[in-house]
Amino acid sequence: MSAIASDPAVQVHALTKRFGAVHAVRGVEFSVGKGEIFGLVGPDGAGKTTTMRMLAGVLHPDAGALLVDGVDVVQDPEAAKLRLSYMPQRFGLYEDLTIAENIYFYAELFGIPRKQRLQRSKELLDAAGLAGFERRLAGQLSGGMKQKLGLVCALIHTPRVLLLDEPTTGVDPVSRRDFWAILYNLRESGVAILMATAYMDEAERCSRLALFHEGEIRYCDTPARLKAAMPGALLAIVTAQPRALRDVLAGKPGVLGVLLMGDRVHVRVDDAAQRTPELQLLLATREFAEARIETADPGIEDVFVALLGGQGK
Ligand SMILES: Nc1ncnc2c1ncn2[C@@H]1O[C@H](COP(=O)(O)OP(=O)(O)OP(=O)(O)O)[C@@H](O)[C@H]1O
Repeated sequence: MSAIASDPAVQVHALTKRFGAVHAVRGVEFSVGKGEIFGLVGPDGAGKTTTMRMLAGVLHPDAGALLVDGVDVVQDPEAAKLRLSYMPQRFGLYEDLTIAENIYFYAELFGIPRKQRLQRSKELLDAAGLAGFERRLAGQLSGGMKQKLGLVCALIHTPRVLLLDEPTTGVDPVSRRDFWAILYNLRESGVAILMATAYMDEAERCSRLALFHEGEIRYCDTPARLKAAMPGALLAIVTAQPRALRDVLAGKPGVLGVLLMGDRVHVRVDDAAQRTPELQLLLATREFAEARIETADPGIEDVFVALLGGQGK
């Protein structure tokens, strides 16, 4: 497990948080390097948001230490907040203010001088594809534009650490592309980015991923190394009846896991050479004579489900 970064901007040690009987975060350890995009993935309720809220200094941990750019978040939250920016799932935009007014509000909050604010907001609005819309009310923006405005506001004070909680959920592909272009630029300039995401294509783009489950990080590594760690081999079966096929395959000898991927069924088997002819026979004798078996490269979703023992979805 590679949970330690060489030049860390974020360090988290033995982080723990309970809500009554719910152990939301237990003993979480990781660090994020400057210029890294660190992905937090895992099922709903796994502890990703709670971890981010503690890092942002808006939730007090029960135990553990959090350092942002060397500053202790618990001991000195005000100093830490100047170094980071947190974009929660519902970012606080003022819907009855315009784009320009929202940016002005966040710039004032962080005491950004006017000249710097104007220059920075111009750069960010250009990058976000929002230039020309400055006078539009935030409440009248599309979902994707709102998320990009949230990012612009979060970046107005040039943070060293950016915390993003599912920032592109419900965002159209074009806006997501703008969003990622901004993230790549930030990475180039050495910003450490932590991002919780439910999109596996986004997870693939992260430098490293932490797989959360039941309040713990179960695995932490680069997407490539996580894929290499996936037990078994992957086959893809193309069929007109993927759901029916999934039900037939589950629990068959040598089948370690079955995952629906659109019109394909991803089947993880212990031994591809042995199981492919067996599966071919099975398909031919059941109502799946038209189905085709191919070898497949695992995606992060396959890895995720395999490593979390099928409890990941
Ligand atoms: N303020 C709270 N009070 C009580 N329980 C909470 C609170 N915040 C989170 N929890 C619980 O802590 C656990 C972890 O939640 P958390 O929101 O961190 O998960 P998550 O991985 O971010 O999932 P999601 O993607 O659904 O937000 C869940 O069981 C959740 O119900």
